[in-house]
Amino acid sequence: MKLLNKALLMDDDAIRRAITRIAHEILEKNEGIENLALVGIRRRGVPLAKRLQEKIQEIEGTTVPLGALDITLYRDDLTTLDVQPVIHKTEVPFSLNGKKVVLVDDVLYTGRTVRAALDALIDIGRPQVIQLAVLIDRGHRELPIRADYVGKNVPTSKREVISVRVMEVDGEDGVSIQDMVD
Ligand SMILES: O=P(O)(O)OC[C@H]1O[C@H](OP(=O)(O)OP(=O)(O)O)[C@H](O)[C@@H]1O
Ligand SMILES: O=c1cc[nH]c(=O)[nH]1
Repeated sequence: MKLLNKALLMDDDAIRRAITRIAHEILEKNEGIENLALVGIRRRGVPLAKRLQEKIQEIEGTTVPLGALDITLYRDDLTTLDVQPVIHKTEVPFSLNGKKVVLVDDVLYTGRTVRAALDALIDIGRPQVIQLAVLIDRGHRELPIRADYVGKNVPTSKREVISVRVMEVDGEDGVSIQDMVD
């Protein structure tokens, strides 16, 4: 199976503007930064959460806590994976109790990653509320999960793949849609 690039959906400017808008939406919905915390899902959710933290700092003059979640051990397909999963670190260096946590990921598709992230979070503490921010919502949910903040809604077919690239992981910023071909 090969992936063929079909179209560029977002360039670096579009990603930057989406992050700026989402930062404002988070502040509006939560009426400021009180008890707010950001938790990125590894891998690309983490740099996106960091960018939101920086933007919120720019707007409000205060740094909100930032954490990183590895959901590998919480995946619902863990027992069926062919290869030994690589476990990265979960780093949430603050108490989640009573926090308004904004989970951050790059793509929302079936919702299974977010389901796993909710389990992982709730094992660490008891947030007051958990919200979800994603750069791309491509539809095809298999669980009753929705995002509170969306960079871009992209209607897709299941034969398509969304590729999100971020500078911190991939050396460039961009979002493309690709076709799966046999
Ligand atoms: O809603 P879902 O169906 O769970 O899909 C969304 C997830 O899929 C991707 O991760 P992937 O498992 O491809 O790993 P990667 O981020 O390391 O590429 C993406 O980063 C999301 O976390
Ligand atoms: O198309 C998709 C689906 C899940 N995760 C991605 O990164 N892209």
